[in-house]
Amino acid sequence: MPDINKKDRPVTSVTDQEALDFHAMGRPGKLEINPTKPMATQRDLSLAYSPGVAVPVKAIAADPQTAYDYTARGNMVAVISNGTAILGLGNLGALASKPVMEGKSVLFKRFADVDSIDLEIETENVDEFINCVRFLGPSFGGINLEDIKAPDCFVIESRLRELMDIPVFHDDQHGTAIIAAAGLINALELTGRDLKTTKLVCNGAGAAAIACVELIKAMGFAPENIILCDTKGVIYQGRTEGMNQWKSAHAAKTDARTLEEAMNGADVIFGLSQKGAFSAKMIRSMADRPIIFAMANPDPEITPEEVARIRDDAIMATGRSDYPNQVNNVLGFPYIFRGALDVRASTINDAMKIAAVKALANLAREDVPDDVVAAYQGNRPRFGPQYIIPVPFDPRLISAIPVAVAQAAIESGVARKVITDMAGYARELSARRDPIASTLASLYERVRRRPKRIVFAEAEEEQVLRAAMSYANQQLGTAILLGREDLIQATAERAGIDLNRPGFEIVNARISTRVEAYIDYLYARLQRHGYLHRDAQRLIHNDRNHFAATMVALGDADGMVTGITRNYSTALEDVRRCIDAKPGHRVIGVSLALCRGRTVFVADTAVHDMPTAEELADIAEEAAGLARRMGYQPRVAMLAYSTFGHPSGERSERVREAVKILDRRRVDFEYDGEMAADVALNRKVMEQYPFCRLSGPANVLVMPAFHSASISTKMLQELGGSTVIGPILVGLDKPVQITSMGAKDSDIVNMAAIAAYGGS
Ligand SMILES: NC(=O)C1=CN([C@@H]2O[C@H](COP(=O)(O)OP(=O)(O)OC[C@H]3O[C@@H](n4cnc5c(N)ncnc54)[C@H](OP(=O)(O)O)[C@@H]3O)[C@@H](O)[C@H]2O)C=CC1
Ligand SMILES: CC(=O)C(=O)O
Ligand SMILES: [Mg+2]
Repeated sequence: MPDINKKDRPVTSVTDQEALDFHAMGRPGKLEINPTKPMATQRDLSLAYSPGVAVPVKAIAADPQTAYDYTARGNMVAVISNGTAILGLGNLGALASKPVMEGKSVLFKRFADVDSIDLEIETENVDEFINCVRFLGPSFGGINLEDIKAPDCFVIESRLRELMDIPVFHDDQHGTAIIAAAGLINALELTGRDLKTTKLVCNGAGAAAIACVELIKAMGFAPENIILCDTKGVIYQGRTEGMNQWKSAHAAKTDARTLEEAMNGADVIFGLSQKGAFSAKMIRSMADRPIIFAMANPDPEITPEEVARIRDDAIMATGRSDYPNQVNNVLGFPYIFRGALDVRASTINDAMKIAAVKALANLAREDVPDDVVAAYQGNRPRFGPQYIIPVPFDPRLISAIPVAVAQAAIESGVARKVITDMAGYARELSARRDPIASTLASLYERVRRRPKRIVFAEAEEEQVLRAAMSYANQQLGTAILLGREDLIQATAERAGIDLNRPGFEIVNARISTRVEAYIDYLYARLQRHGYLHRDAQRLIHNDRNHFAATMVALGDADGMVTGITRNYSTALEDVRRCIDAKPGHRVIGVSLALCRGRTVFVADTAVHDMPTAEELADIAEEAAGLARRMGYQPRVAMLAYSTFGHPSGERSERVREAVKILDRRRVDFEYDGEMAADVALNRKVMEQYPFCRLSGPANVLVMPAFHSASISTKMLQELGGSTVIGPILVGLDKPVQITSMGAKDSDIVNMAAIAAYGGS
């Protein structure tokens, strides 16, 4: 195995405080529930509730299948736990499991657009647990059991499968088994081994381990070549201590009694036990080109670094995202349920699981297309020892796995709805993916490959320091902290941030050796605009925005982020005194509004109050350029209150004129207008104007004026539940980003990354 180079690893490490802050920020926890129908008028209420609701009630009573048409059931999965085996942390109780279960629910949504709710059940009594869950069937399209200890989980799952007519799936068993089996198939292929003669040891004999062993036996692994171990050592035929029927079913005929003896000469080791369970001696004693899956979470049985020190011929996988080859059930459960729900499967059977295994294994062997490279930290992986399984952010998973699962459900007769056009289904699945996540991932990755020095102009503020810490921790570059060292240190101490490590540089404007050069630069720029030398002196000495922007202008930093302590337009004026527009460009602000899987760029949300037609055309060009740089094919709508001349008015006239200017400039992107926002965004409404030149709903909206741009994005954010990033400043000669006052640390670090990206 090649050296595990820390620089090659995605940086996902977070501090304890960051993890707590993340969960506490805004609305505590990670989930909320939103209605999908309007609830505004008396009529809406009459339809949604009494009397209208009685109609679907009667329809469902007459035909239960119609519940999939009239309620959220068909896209809703419950994540249910009693907290008796939370990751590898043990039995910490139902309540403590809630962060993990909320996490699984949001992963369902994020990766496969499955709605999910977590239910924590406070009982360790198997019958009580079963009784609680069995009656929940009508509410859900599927049940995902999580982190329930063995052997209780086996009884719970099999009884619930009998009692319920929807899929009941214990993720730690089958999710893990599916991913491990896919990784194993590929590792066997790479090491030239045959399934039937390979010798495997599995350490752990709980939920995950038993399911893994059962699945690989079902796939053709020879039972006599598998040895299972637990805390008491090898599970051999005749052993009585610490046994149960599930362990007995896999008891081996062997003289080996300890894990160490079992691992001697083994081809494959699965770790589904606990941190640190594998020693150097055990790893050394394995066969040539051993396959080591150390899957315990959060810490593996042995780390890839430790293995690399012992031998260089191993294929190594862990359950973690910060090493290559992450064998983790997150690659499975969202997509397996997606496929099962889409055909209204009554269960998830072996055929569906094996279909998922094959789809996953095959995906890792395929070439990684350009638009997927970002998910791989910018490196194009090639099927091999360091890449035996796709990564969770691989956008191909959403179409590949559900299609295979749905097809297998149909063929094995457990589907209650048949999909005939599988290619169309695959396209629909891809459309469920929100492109912004991969856009941001790719942006971060590009910065990580060419780290940048970003000056955080307001480093005495706590949320700015937190953002700077995150910037440095994510290896995006050096965070230059501008401010008085004693104040920055005091804030850092209060916030529990350790600045005494690489990635930070403190710059104090009062004692910087660069002050004179900065004053000269600023004075040269401003002397013919009414500024005296002492005005330039005052600005550099006393004003952090001028100091920071001048640092960037003179190349002492690659970019800058500011905006927490001063309103946007003031901060922009400060910056503009020091930095010009890029030649041939116009400085504008573009906001990214992300809503329900859709991303639109809105411009100009920062600079031009009442743009002229010429300026509107420039804004369209700048915004389309940003959209293109972020991986979108721009479709620009020039917005107004009117559509193609009706009703007429002076403001709309200006927008129409801007379209003519774009015509004259022969720009190389789609644009049209003037049009109202619903025409721009709604395909059906747009169809009423068959001459419209846009090939689909617009993704870049050029607003007729600053007030409409600002009002609409803020309304989207407050009322429409959109996430708004920006305004992102474009058109400046050097990368500077300004956050809104009161921005959170996560917003600030996004803007710092965008500034760094702009400079790459
Ligand atoms: N990567 C992934 O996707 C997943 C990883 N896991 C990880 O697998 C581990 C087990 O989870 P799960 O099966 O749900 O838990 P269970 O509680 O059901 O089973 C734990 C098993 O591990 C055994 N065990 C514990 N410590 C040791 C040890 N030092 N040596 C040998 N055996 C040991 C136990 O032995 P005994 O029977 O004697 O008590 C038991 O058989 C956890 O670390 C979990 O994070 C789980 C699911 C998914
Ligand atoms: C990944 C997971 O589900 C576990 O470690 O329990
Ligand atoms: Mg789990």
